[in-house]
Amino acid sequence: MLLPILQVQAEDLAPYAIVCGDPFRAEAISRKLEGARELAFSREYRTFVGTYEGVPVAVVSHGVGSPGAAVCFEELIKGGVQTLIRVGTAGSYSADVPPGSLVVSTAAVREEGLTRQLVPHGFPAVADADVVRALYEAAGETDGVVRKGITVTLDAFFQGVEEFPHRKYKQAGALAVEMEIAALYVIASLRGVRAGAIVAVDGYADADLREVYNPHTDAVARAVEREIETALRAIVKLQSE
Ligand SMILES: O=P(O)(O)O[C@H]1O[C@H](CO)[C@@H](O)[C@H]1O
Ligand SMILES: O=c1cc[nH]c(=O)[nH]1
Repeated sequence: MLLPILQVQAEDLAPYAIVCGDPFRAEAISRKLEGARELAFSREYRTFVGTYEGVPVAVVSHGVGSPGAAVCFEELIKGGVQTLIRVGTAGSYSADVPPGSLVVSTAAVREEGLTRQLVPHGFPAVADADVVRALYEAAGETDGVVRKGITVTLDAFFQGVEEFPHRKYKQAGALAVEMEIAALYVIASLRGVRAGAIVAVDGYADADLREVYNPHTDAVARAVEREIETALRAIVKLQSE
């Protein structure tokens, strides 16, 4: 079965998928796999498969923003993927979670438009508990700060004239903000598969991103490397359970 948007044959996929926004990050992740091969590069969706410590894994980029990412998640699940782990970047809400830290997302605030068109207002966007545990354990085996908690998913990246809701979510205890996790968690719940996410902090959410956003620092590169290793090790842990 050809997945029409990813342009991948479902039979070529794997039960585990690591998903990330950036097609070049997908390629970097694929370099950690044994026997990696690129299946397709269609729109923003770049798909690789290979094995990690003997476990078959797909790596797929989903682009920026929930609507486009949702298409990717839906097609992967239709293609037989059972566990999806997002490896992303995020802005921090707290000096306790400085740039270079990792955050394992236990649940996501649905501050985007996509999931409102899928489920009622009160439906939660929650990670799978086993995936969270495996990610948090695996991250704890690497060097550096790791936290777990609630993240916020927004549609807008650069601010307009409306206030971003950062202050209230920070006060409520959220740790970081990004743009796709709520879509991933809601779609995984709807389709009965497991999902989790880990993000590398690249700055502070309440900064003026038009002025200061720079995800291309050494600290962020090290954190991304660490979260990639974490996701791969988490998959091995989940597979051995
Ligand atoms: O690094 P990725 O996975 O793309 O994640 C974050 O970075 C992008 C914004 O620059 C958004 O996709 C956001 O969710
Ligand atoms: O959505 C995002 C992603 C990375 N960094 C941010 O500040 N926001």
